[in-house]
Amino acid sequence: MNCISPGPSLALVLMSLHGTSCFETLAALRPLFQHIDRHQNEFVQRLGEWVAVPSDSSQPALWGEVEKVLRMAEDRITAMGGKVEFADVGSHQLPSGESIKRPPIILACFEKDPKKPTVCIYGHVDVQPAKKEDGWAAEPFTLTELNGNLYGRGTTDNKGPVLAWLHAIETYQATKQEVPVNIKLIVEGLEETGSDGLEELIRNRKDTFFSDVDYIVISDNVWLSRRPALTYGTRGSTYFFVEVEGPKIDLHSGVFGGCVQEPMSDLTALLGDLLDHTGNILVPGINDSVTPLTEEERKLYTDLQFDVEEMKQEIGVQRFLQDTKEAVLMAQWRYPSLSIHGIEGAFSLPGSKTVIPRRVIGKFSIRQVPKMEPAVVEKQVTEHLHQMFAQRNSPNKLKVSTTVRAKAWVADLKDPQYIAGQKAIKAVFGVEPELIREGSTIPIAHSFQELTGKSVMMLPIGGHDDGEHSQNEKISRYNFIEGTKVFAAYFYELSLLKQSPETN
Ligand SMILES: CC(C)C[C@H](NC(=O)CN)C(=O)O
Repeated sequence: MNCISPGPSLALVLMSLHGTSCFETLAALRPLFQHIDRHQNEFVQRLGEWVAVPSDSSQPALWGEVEKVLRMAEDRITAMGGKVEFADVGSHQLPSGESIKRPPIILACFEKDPKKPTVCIYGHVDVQPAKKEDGWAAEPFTLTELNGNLYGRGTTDNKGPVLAWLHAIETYQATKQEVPVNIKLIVEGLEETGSDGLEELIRNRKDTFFSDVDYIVISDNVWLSRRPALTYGTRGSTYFFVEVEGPKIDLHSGVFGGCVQEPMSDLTALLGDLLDHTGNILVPGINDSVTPLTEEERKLYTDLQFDVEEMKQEIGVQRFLQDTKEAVLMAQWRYPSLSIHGIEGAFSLPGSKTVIPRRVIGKFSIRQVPKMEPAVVEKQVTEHLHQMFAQRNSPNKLKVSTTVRAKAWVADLKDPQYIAGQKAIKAVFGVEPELIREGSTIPIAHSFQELTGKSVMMLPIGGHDDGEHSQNEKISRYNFIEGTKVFAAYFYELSLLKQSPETN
């Protein structure tokens, strides 16, 4: 499995790409890779310490835990000689009206050599909620190693990759090799709830922190198959709350059932008006700005190693809404989708309470693709819901609000940063990466590109079956450790890129 030594064909590729011989590359990388192999238990132990902190950002009550992991990251960065600023990103207003401070964002840098290119690494240390009762085989906040996999909330999304970056820097220092690029880091604690405050921070620091940055790299996603990948696109997201409010108290359904217009009936009807049984979004105009598929784009999908049958088995479904691999991937990456996530206020415990809830909030989100504007999506959906509600002639009150509002991101594949990513992957795994897109959202990717004008690339190290956001989230020890090598090799390959895209 471990492909540290590249074969003869890689030697030729490396020589032809930037004139550095395979032997020089190997000589530079071998001590780093050996160090990473020897210290892997330490690296895994650190991941365990980070996973043990329940930094679930969906609950403001746990933002102290988010800050705790940010402090752990600070300790690692300062131990390596980096400078850390905790940037204040303002406050958040709770539904009660109370205002609480958002977790700060780490802006870090290391000593700068003006001759070297500068890369800014982005990652997050907050996680999705997790409870053992949700169906986890072991405690989600206790790192559990089984059959080569490291299970625990945040192992792949995104504590593992953030630590792998820090371990790659540490490896250069420990082996007394100069880090070949200047490094900056942005580590946040609110990614899972939409990165509130980060966009404004980028805007404010565009001409200071970002002014000397050449490349921005993100490792917050996973491969598509067993083959390593580079990611060139993510979907955006707008998250909706649909509130229906009726009586002033919850009611007995035996007494009032039949004479009261129930908020829950209004809400379920509205949610039913969003999608048809084929997954088609029923909101008028929603597909208007989806770009038509070109023949050239269609071809990109045919070579991808995505095993539809295996994926169906992994997630336990009999069939997908689409029939072919290409159509499934397009549905995930290049078309919008709508998912209904939950209903707040509805009776959800086991047993049979005969209640009519007085107020319920439906929650759903729309994944947007390039050219779809969150503000337009918000307007289209809000108008549709109000129209459907008006047809019901209900005496209840309807309120629609949104959060997240993140745009989709697509990179230019001619960006030379992709050559560095490709060569780093080849140096570690001995294969070319697949070029993939992602159905999920890294809210800040588009803002990085738009506001700073810098090159942005995604270099995932997580496996296709890591189960981000799901029960039993994991990263394999193999991916965690080989991924650390990929990051170390990426610094090296980045330093060899000529600065002008034409010359690469
Ligand atoms: C805005 C969302 C909550 C962001 C979230 N991002 C990731 O999972 C990235 N690994 C998503 O649901 O896509």
